[in-house]
Amino acid sequence: MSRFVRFARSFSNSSAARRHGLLHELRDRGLISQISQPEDRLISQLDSGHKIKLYCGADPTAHSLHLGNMVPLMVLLNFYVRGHDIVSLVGGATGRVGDPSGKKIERDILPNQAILQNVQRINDQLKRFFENGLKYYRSKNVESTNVGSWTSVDNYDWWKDISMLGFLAKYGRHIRIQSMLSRDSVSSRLEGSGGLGFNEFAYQILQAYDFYHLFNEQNVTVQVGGNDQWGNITAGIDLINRISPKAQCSPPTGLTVPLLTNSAGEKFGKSAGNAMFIDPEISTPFDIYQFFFNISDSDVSRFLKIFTLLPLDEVETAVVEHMKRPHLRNGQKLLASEVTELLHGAGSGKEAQIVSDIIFGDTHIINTLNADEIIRLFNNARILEQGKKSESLMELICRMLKCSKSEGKRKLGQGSISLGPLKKRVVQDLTDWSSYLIDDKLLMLRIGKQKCLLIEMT
Ligand SMILES: Nc1ncnc2c1ncn2[C@@H]1O[C@H](COP(=O)(O)OP(=O)(O)OP(=O)(O)O)[C@@H](O)[C@H]1O
Ligand SMILES: N[C@@H](Cc1ccc(O)cc1)C(=O)O
Repeated sequence: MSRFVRFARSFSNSSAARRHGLLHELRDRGLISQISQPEDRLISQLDSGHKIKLYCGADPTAHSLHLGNMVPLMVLLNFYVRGHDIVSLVGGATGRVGDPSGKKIERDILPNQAILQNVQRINDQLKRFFENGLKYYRSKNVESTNVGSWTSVDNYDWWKDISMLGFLAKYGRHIRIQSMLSRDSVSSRLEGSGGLGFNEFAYQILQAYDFYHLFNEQNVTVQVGGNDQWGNITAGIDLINRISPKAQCSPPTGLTVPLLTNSAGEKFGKSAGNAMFIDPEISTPFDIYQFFFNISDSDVSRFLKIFTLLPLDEVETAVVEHMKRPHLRNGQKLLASEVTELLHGAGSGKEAQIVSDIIFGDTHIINTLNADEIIRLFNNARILEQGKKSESLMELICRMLKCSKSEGKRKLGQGSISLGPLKKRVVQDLTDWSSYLIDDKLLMLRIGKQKCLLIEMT
């Protein structure tokens, strides 16, 4: 090996190299929509190996973060694993006011008790996200010793001590009405018929002050958010530039990610009602796996870059291979398994994949497992059904499909019912299960081509 190649290899593994080019990589991953000026300053800080501190906030307006929220969090994760410090903020204060960004009508505000519960749950989700994200990164990078720090804050902790009088007297003059009116979140609502309450109008001041507070108290210089947050983030930059002497030598920066939309072009999130929540109590690892397994071929490359930490050259190779035989869905399988591992920890992607393979009729995999293992996997996926050996097949079908006896009879007569891993077609009712059960306790019931149920029979 030449000295140059050796140097290049060790440089590419060094922490300076890992920081160097990070913004370019995030751009290539499709994770950057806008960066505030002066962008050069941030680039040169990163190029010189300077450690920076970034934050991203979420309001506790639902009990769980969702995959849309994960996009800006992936930016934080990319910085974190390369040695930068990150702060996640939960808006215990801002959640009581309501962000008008991207909203056509005023939000309903949750009762205080629900907000407090959501703050707790979202904090737990963030902790799990960064802990699992780091383990996921380490599982791929043996040399990853130089990670940053992660802290979590709740903006209620500083807002609870601020009085309106004190705030207006100290900061009021530095917050300019003209700029507030010109922000999209405000101007678009003023143009519409619904108008805007003072709470939502003032929201940007709260988020602006958060950035100022974290800039001053914790040396946070970059705020990350979805593109709908641009106005709130630049409000913070304006405030910091006006009143903080530190801004001269270390200017605040805003970085937004593109908003992930569904096929109808709606922002993927709570308000559009199409959210896939990441809390394991709401979505199992298998749900996450299924979600990504079912995406279209045209989204495979984009989502692999956004939602995983796979190196970009590996993504490219995987996509080329996938497009040669898209019907095998290998691209979706890779994506689904990686995101599941990232969110739910090592081994979870593989387990979800086994469940999926069994459902989609992979007889090889089912033959390698015993009934207890399959029961455990399906139980974890929360899709294990329960049945009684004393039930007849017809009774079982009617119960599982919540259908009438005549409908169940029709299904049987049509030949759409098959039993066991060998998919034996059954056209008549039966009560003797012995030849169909795996290890005398587990029944695989297929109804048509779409439905496959695993039923623990006692
Ligand atoms: N679909 C998305 N794509 C990218 N970023 C998103 C998406 N949805 C939310 N975010 C970002 O996640 C962060 C937290 O968002 P927030 O707590 O407001 O959730 P939300 O789903 O946007 O809520 P709502 O739908 O009620 O507005 C913000 O920076 C926001 O821009
Ligand atoms: N306004 C953000 C959440 C947030 C709240 C406070 C902040 O300081 C930052 C971000 C949103 O609704 O998505």
